[in-house]
Amino acid sequence: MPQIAYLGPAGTFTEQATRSLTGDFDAELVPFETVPLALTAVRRGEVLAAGVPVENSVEGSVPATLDALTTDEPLVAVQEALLPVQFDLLVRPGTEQSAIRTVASHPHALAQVRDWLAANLPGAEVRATSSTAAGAAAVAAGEFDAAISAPVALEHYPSLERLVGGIADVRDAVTRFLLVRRPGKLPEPTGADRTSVCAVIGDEVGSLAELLAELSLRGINLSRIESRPIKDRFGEYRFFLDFDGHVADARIGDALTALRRRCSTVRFLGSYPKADRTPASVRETASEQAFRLSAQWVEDVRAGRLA
Ligand SMILES: O=C(O)C(=O)C[C@]1(C(=O)O)C=C[C@@H](O)C=C1
Repeated sequence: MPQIAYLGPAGTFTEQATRSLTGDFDAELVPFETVPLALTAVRRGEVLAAGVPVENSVEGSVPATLDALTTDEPLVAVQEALLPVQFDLLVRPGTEQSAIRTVASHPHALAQVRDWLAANLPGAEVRATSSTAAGAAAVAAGEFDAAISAPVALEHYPSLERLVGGIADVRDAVTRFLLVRRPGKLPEPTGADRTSVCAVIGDEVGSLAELLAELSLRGINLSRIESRPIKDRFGEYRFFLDFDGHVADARIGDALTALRRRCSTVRFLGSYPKADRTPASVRETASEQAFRLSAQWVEDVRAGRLA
């Protein structure tokens, strides 16, 4: 049975997302303390793939994931999941809200309940843990008074109880997760795909605008752009781009060819079906047929078949 890594311990949102991403095949889920450690296990071939959080609708991208995807050997995303995110306040039985002095969770989770904490636990010290479930485990071990956890955590820490449920500063918050593995056969195009790349461009006038123009000229919808510093060169950045379409689509292949020419580095991070399955809208001039016919025309011109 294939082993799949996730940000553990058991009871994280990432575990829940990874279960849904691997729902159609038998897999053994293996917890890792951090996303980089989970991705290292994939690179070493110790596990087949890893489920990782990439961005949240409230708090934005998960920097640890973005950075770990661009250092070391390439990995590619093959599936995407969206998970609604609301939190529980877990405590040891008998703990009253007024007695909570410390509350622990993953920094991304704490950022999503900042207002709730200010209003409901104003005096409590906030402590960062490696995941929401690590916070619950620490409360069970008596290290902190309360944890902001995923609702599924309660199944794994039965010695705790839910003091408050449905906590969220933003009601319909969602987190996006990817299943990543070592490069190999790509998922088949479905017509509702996303492609992710990471590009490094020169610090020159217009270089980012020109890179983005390569997408817009081909009618490609950019769904996310994010920059992360190149850590050892102050002032230089990597750009993470997500756009509609699959590398097998003519317009995407054409755009990637242009990006590869323009950028000092382009790392392909995968073409995979979008979680919401909304089909890409493709204008007539960027259709497969338009690309095929125009490429054929150039072939004919080169071969002297046309005047
Ligand atoms: O700690 C967890 O439960 C995680 O899965 C990590 C994580 C994140 O990195 O954003 C995932 C979803 C939530 O947004 C909060 C935390």
